[in-house]
Amino acid sequence: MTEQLHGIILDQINAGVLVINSDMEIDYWNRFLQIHSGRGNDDVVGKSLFDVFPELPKPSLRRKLQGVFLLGTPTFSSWEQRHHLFEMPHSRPITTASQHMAQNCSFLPLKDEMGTVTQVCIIIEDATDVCFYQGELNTTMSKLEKSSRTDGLTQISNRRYWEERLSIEFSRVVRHGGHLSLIMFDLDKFKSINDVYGHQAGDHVLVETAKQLTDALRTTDLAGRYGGEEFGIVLPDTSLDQAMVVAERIRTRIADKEFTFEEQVLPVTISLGVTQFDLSQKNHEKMIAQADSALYKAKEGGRNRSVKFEVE
Ligand SMILES: Nc1nc2c(ncn2[C@@H]2O[C@H](COP(=O)(O)OP(=O)(O)OP(=O)(O)O)[C@@H](O)[C@H]2O)c(=O)[nH]1
Repeated sequence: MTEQLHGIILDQINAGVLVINSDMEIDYWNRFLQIHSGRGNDDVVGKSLFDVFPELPKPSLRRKLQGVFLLGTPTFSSWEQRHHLFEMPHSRPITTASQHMAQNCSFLPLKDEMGTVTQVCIIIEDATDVCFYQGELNTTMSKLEKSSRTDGLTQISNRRYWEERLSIEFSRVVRHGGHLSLIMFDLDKFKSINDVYGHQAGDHVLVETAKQLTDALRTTDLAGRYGGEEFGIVLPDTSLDQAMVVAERIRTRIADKEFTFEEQVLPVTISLGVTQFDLSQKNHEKMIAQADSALYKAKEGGRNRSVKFEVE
């Protein structure tokens, strides 16, 4: 009765069950494996595990199994460590990265009356769904993470993330020394672009300006949209003179570019304020305030220019 019951359960269970002896030969396998592996009973029972399943990682799996025989303690292998051990197609109506079934495998010692491990039972669970949904979750999380630090219009860093990065760079130079510069810039007479050509034309200018930045800067520099038509650029390992060169490069790039919207040429220039880290600054906000004050001077001086911050 009990043996019959075991047989029924083992054949109905939605997991693979494989029993091997200490010679690594297969003593038993259940219906799940017969169906999923596509192999016949005669080709499996009594045969070597590694001959029947040549895809198995022989040296490491042999060590794992020998450990169970020797120590008598169970061990596991998860799909997160290794996607699968046994190459079997999955039967899920979903598209997954792998055509094979993701698996969680348990290796359980079977002992005789003396407590000696005579066989190891391997239980193979189909983890394809979990693996698929975990993948979906990871993709969604990284999309969310990216969108939480991106400005919706210009697709460059938003103010929160940009300022966070500036404050990290600020702490880094406080601790380790070195250079750090900051450029703040603002589009000139942007209100009149909106007023004359329309808000959509204004948005187009903001998007194009951000693209110019992405193309002009090093990957270690970080541009962000600070406010409406104000942008900031963090320049790690950059002196004030070097930052002025960058500022001028961006200024001329924008001034020379022809911004068009619905076949109209838009007059676009920017004014820039530049400062660098020094020990008198208490925090990164002080750097922003200094760059902003230089930016104000650039506006006062006639716009379309870069101005260095200088202590008065
Ligand atoms: N189209 C568009 N306009 C914006 C956006 N954010 C801010 N603005 C506009 O930018 C304009 C900024 O105007 P001001 O602060 O007067 O500055 P300005 O006209 O650029 O003048 P100066 O900075 O002195 O050269 C305002 O009209 C805002 O409405 C945006 O996302 N899209």
